[in-house]
Amino acid sequence: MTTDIQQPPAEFADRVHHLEESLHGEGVSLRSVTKHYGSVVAVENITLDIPAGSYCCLLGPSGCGKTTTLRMIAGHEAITSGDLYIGDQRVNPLPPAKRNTAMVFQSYALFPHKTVWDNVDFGLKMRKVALRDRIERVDEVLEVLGLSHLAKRKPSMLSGGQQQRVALARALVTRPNVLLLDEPLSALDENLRVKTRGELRKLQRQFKMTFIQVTHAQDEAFSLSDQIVVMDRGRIDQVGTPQSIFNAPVSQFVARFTGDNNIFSGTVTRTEPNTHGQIIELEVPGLGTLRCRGEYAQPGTSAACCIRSDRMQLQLEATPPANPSYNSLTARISLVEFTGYVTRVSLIIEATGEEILYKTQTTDWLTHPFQEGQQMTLCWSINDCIFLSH
Ligand SMILES: Nc1ncnc2c1ncn2[C@@H]1O[C@H](COP(=O)(O)OP(=O)(O)OP(=O)(O)O)[C@@H](O)[C@H]1O
Repeated sequence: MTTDIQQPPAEFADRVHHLEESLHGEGVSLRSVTKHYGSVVAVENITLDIPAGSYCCLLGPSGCGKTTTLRMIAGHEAITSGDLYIGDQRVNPLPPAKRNTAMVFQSYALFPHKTVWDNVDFGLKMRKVALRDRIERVDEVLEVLGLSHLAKRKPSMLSGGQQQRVALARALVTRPNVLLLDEPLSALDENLRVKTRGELRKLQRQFKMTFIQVTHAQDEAFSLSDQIVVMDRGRIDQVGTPQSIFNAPVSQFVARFTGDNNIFSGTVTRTEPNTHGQIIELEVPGLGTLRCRGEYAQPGTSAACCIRSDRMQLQLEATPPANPSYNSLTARISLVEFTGYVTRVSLIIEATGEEILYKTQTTDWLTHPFQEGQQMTLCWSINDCIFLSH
């Protein structure tokens, strides 16, 4: 029996190519941007460069100023002070329609009484684009996003994922230089969220547009971004690639928000150079001396260090081995949780009463399982232990 492998029709490839040609990303720069709502400081003195053609996620908890930042870029909120550039152009005085950005909203904001085709057409009609061009552009974007067969349906006759794609089509059809996405995946269930996340990333790579997305979900930011901007109380705490933020958080807030890090607060007692930079000693109440790597820190200052829960070793030893390259402490297992690929083990440090988390692959755990209630030693290399200045 032979199987016909269906090639996409040549017209489809032409349309994709045509759309690729008509889209391009611009960089976005914020210079000392501040936003006040009366006495509320929503965004405080933000300076940020988002490269053209990159995927940037603004990540942070509720109320940290992510949406306000996105809305200022779109022009839906006036800036209290500072400057905003899209490409080389200072856009502070420009209304949203003149900025060549498009927004995808959390709720999709589709018109319920209009068909998919009319929803996608709406922005072009408002811009008074000629009918012939509108037909061509709407058909093109619907086809590229796999929505042509749904063109005559109303939004209520679509799944959540399809509605999301219509919202994207409606934004892309206007050929923006910057696409702004406000929690675009939050209305989808977990499986669809992961699938749609991959589609968004592919789309951004294919069309090399600038995507700026607001999210409070760390996994979403890690999987999508070229650049993550971690925000806390109206300010930027850290900007970097997902890998740099995951491996080297600069603050307790980032360490807590972006991963299962164990954090220890204390006082700096000593700083000495080694091959990896500086080794900093912290005196941690109840635990004694912990050593970590970081920049120079002044003895006497309050600071902290963190260790990722998957970078520790768990051993059944009453007395921690003395090794100057490792930190160690003793703790008792309080809970073992099987979560699939990973097993999470919570332990209580008896000296302080604090909880500490250890994570390991389930296959490794099953070769050496320990029991709740057992007294253990946790060790970790000082090179994996990160200094946090604030
Ligand atoms: N129109 C407004 N009037 C007054 N205060 C506002 C207004 N919009 C936002 N704020 C305040 O500004 C701060 C930042 O809000 P923003 O919506 O930007 O945060 P967010 O990080 O996007 O939060 P969320 O994830 O909950 O949307 C919050 O303290 C919020 O209450």
